[in-house]
Formats: sequence, structure tokens, C-alpha cells
Amino acid sequence: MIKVGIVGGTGYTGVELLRILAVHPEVAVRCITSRSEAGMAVADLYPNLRGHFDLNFTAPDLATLAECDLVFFATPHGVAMRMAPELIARGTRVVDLSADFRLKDLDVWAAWYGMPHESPEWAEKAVYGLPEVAREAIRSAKLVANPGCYPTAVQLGLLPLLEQGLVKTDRIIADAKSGASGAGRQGKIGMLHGEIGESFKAYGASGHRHLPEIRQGLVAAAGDASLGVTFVPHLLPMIRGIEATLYAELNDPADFDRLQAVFEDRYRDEPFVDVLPFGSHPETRSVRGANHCRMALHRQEDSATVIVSSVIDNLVKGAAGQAVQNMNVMFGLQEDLGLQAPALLP
Ligand SMILES: NC(=O)C1=CN([C@@H]2O[C@H](COP(=O)(O)OP(=O)(O)OC[C@H]3O[C@@H](n4cnc5c(N)ncnc54)[C@H](OP(=O)(O)O)[C@@H]3O)[C@@H](O)[C@H]2O)C=CC1
Ligand SMILES: CC(=O)N[C@@H](CCC(=O)OP(=O)(O)O)C(=O)O
Repeated sequence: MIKVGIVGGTGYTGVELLRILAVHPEVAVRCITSRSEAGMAVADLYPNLRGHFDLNFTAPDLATLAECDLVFFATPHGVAMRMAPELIARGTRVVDLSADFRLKDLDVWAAWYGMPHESPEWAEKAVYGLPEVAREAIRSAKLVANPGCYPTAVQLGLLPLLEQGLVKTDRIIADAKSGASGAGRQGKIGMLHGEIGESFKAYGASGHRHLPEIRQGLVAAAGDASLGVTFVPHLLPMIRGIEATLYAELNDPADFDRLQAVFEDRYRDEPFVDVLPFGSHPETRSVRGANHCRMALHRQEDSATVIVSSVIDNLVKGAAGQAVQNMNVMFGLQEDLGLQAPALLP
């Protein structure tokens, strides 16, 4: 059994990790931290976990965490970069759900996250954990930077086009919408039901911290440092789910005839990417609670613009599910172990 610790067990991604790990056959959760709820039984805070975890939240303690084989950080930015290096030095592997180790350019990281990076060594060594791209590196990684939710939906939807050089790279557009759980569990007036219910808005249109992460991934896929992408997130009055509508112009419109096959070939062996028939409209509810990304291609009349619609559950493939997928790869387990459950409908 893999001994697992979770730092930040009371947040939405932390409790989602617990929900998934509760039925994972190769994991024993040994330690779940919370500073504000230290001493409380996990099942008292999260009744859905009654009978699954006989554990109390504890304050984060390096010595206890270092007894684990793997520690997940489900914490705000700035926490993992201070604690992970010590854990790794003691032989514990780390999957960080925050953005601490996602960006390779630390000046860009500092500008977006408002603090200097405190572990440049591990920022360089960390493997960006999108298994569909970096599976081999993830296998032996000591530290995996779990991708952000929007970057997961956007990159998966665009990778086949960019890897094959099929589209113009100067003006890609990612128009993405998320449910409110993407903002985490801490109270914010802007996230109250009365503020977001029956309403819909864009935010971060002049710049969002996922933009450099998306650009970093797309640049690597295209092998084109001058790639230009416009990313605008939107907040939907629902709890889970992201839909990203992606636009790119084909270099040769005749390639439309083979696009569906390009996508199906690219993802044929991927357990968690499902390419729907051409012209389908994937719904966020088709991935709610599941680790899948479903996507479909569209063309309007004889336009050269390819439209990709890509959906994920922000808390699963966009966070905790992908983190467990990474753990499975790191420990040589079957990649979909504990992650096979289909989405929850209706
Ligand atoms: N929500 C989502 O859809 C996604 C979130 N993420 C990222 O995952 C991380 C967690 O997100 P989410 O679960 O939404 O966040 P929440 O705000 O819901 O939870 C944060 C957790 O971290 C703990 N925590 C806060 N500060 C510290 C600290 N200084 N030291 C130790 N523990 C701390 C909190 O508990 P306590 O304060 O009691 O210790 C709490 O358990 C974030 O970095 C987020 O950006 C990534 C992808 C998607
Ligand atoms: C709806 C909503 O607010 N979404 C969050 C998504 C961020 C997230 O969870 O990702 P990180 O791990 O990169 O912080 C936001 O836009 O900030």
C-alpha cells in the first residue's frame, strides 16, 4: 500500500482527493492536515466520508508527512514551495495541486503570483503533470506539478492541432467557462449564491494567471516560441465543470477532412480523453465527478477555423483526479486505478 499524506485536506480539492482515495485499492491515507480544523474528525466535517476514514485533521507537521511515500499539496500557492523540498530530501514524493511548480520561468511566476519563488531548484526539476504529454517523465518524478484546471481543458483540446503543425499559431483563442468550485472553499462575497446565481460573466479578460501556464504548454506542443493565445475565463452559476471553446485557423483548410482521425489517433490509447463524433456538443455533466476530458470538433460552413469544445470536471481531471492519475503513473500502477467511475448523471 502507498502511504499518502494530504496537506490542505479541508479545501475542495483536498476533499475530492479523499473521495477518490477512499476507494483506491492501493492507497492508505495516513495524514490529512488542516490548521483551522485540527483535531476534528474527517467524517464530522465531510459526512460523505463517514465509514471511510478513521482520521482526524492535524496541523501540518513535516516529520509526520515525511513518513508517507507520497504527499499531495492541496494548498494555496506559496505553501508547497516551502515544504516540498524538505519532504523530497527525506525521500517522500510530492504531487502539488497548486501552481508553485508549474511555470519554468520564475520571473513570470513571481509576477503572476505576487511573491518571489523560494525553490528555484525544484521549480526546474518538477515535471509538469499532464500525463497525456509527459507520462514517461512522470514515472520517475520526485515532484509533479499538477496542471491547473483551465490549462488542462485548453491544452488537451489543442494539442493534436499544434503537435502536427496544422494551425496558425499567432491567434489561438481559448474561451473558457468554469463552475464556482474552481475558486475554492474559502468564503468570498463574489462567490455567494446571491452574487453568482442567475448571472454569467467573464473575468480576468485582461490577464489571468493561467494564461502563462497555457502559453507554456502550447508553445512546447507547437515548438513555436512566438505562439499567441487569447484566454478569457468566465464564471458560470454551477458548481463543477469547465467548458473550453477553442478556435484556431487551419494552415490548409483541406486538412478538415482528416482532423477527426488526427484527434482520434492522438488520444486512442489515452484512458481519460474521449473524442466524440464530429459536430457533437460535450456537456460538463458528462464528466461530472469523472476523470475524463471529452471533446468534439466543429466547422462552420467552409470556414478555415477549427472549433474544439473540451469539457472536464475542474475538481477531477482539473485537479484531484489528475493528481491521482499522476500518482498511479509514479508508482507503476494501472493508470486508471481508482478513477474508473463514470460521471454522475443527471
Ligand atoms: N478548486 C479547483 O477547481 C482547483 C484548485 N486548484 C488549486 O489547488 C489548491 C487547493 O485548492 P482548493 O482546494 O480549491 O483550495 P481551498 O481554499 O478550498 O483549500 C485550501 C486548503 O489548504 C489549507 N491551507 C491554507 N493555507 C495553508 C497553509 N499556509 N499551510 C497549510 N495548509 C494551508 C486549508 O486548510 P487550513 O487553512 O485549515 O490549513 C485548506 O484545507 C490551490 O492552489 C488551487 O489553486 C487547482 C486546480 C483546480
Ligand atoms: C472559477 C474560478 O475562480 N476559478 C479559478 C481557477 C483557479 C484554479 O483553481 O487553478 P490554480 O490551481 O491555478 O489556482 C480562478 O480563476 O482563479
